[in-house]
Amino acid sequence: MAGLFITFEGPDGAGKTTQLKLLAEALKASGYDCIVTREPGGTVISDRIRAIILDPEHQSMHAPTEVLLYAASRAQHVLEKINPALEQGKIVLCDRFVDASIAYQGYGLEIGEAQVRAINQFATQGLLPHKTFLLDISAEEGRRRLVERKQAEFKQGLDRIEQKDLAYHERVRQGFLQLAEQEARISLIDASQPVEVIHQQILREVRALLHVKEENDR
Ligand SMILES: Nc1ncnc2c1ncn2[C@@H]1O[C@H](COP(=O)(O)OP(=O)(O)O)[C@@H](O)[C@H]1O
Ligand SMILES: Cc1cn([C@H]2C[C@H](O)[C@@H](COP(=O)(O)OP(=O)(O)O)O2)c(=O)[nH]c1=O
Repeated sequence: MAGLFITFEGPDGAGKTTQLKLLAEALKASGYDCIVTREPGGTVISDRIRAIILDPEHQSMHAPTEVLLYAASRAQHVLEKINPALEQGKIVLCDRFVDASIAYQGYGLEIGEAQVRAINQFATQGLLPHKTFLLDISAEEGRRRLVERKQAEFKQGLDRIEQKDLAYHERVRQGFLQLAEQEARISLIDASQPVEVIHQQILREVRALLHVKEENDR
């Protein structure tokens, strides 16, 4: 039985990590075998690439380098972790995937969607999520929440991507909204709603998906 691949996308601070945890807890409580992972990262090699990408000292990193590093980190993640889990029939919940590269590098850095898609097609061998929840929030509110979270975690400073100006983050948001219009697998969610309201909306959709999948697997 093949598994189910679900991703969370949206601007920094939209609430992806919060929702991912709540969904994982709900699914595990219902007896589902699910794993939680994130990009860039998810494996030792991918995490080392992540550190290079996000290092605030790497201000001279060029756009093609950045897009290829995200793709390299993703290739390792897909082959080492995501594909094997899906083959074992697990539910894979992932914080960001290819859509993030299209929004951040394609739209944010203005590399263009087609190039980013082509590079990622090679990196993932065409793997796409079955369902993507796009948590939409304004760049300003996302930034506010991010700073709040960092304070709560006693962390200082923003990473190299977070440090980019609000105009960049607004282009990223518009990129995500464009993707949501193009792709039926993407559910657009108003992330300014309370945490529990968003969680129930996501849980309803995932339960419906699981129901269809279980009928088909019979
Ligand atoms: N719906 C929400 N309303 C208000 N605050 C939220 C909401 N969801 C998350 N937060 C808070 O915003 C901050 C960023 O949330 P997080 O889940 O870490 O976002 P992301 O993973 O998208 O960067 C955290 O401090 C979190 O508690
Ligand atoms: C996966 C991915 C992330 N990113 C960016 C988005 C984030 O700013 C950063 C990852 O940081 P992370 O701390 O994981 O995000 P968050 O703060 O939302 O939890 O990398 C890209 O630019 N392209 C990509 O393909």
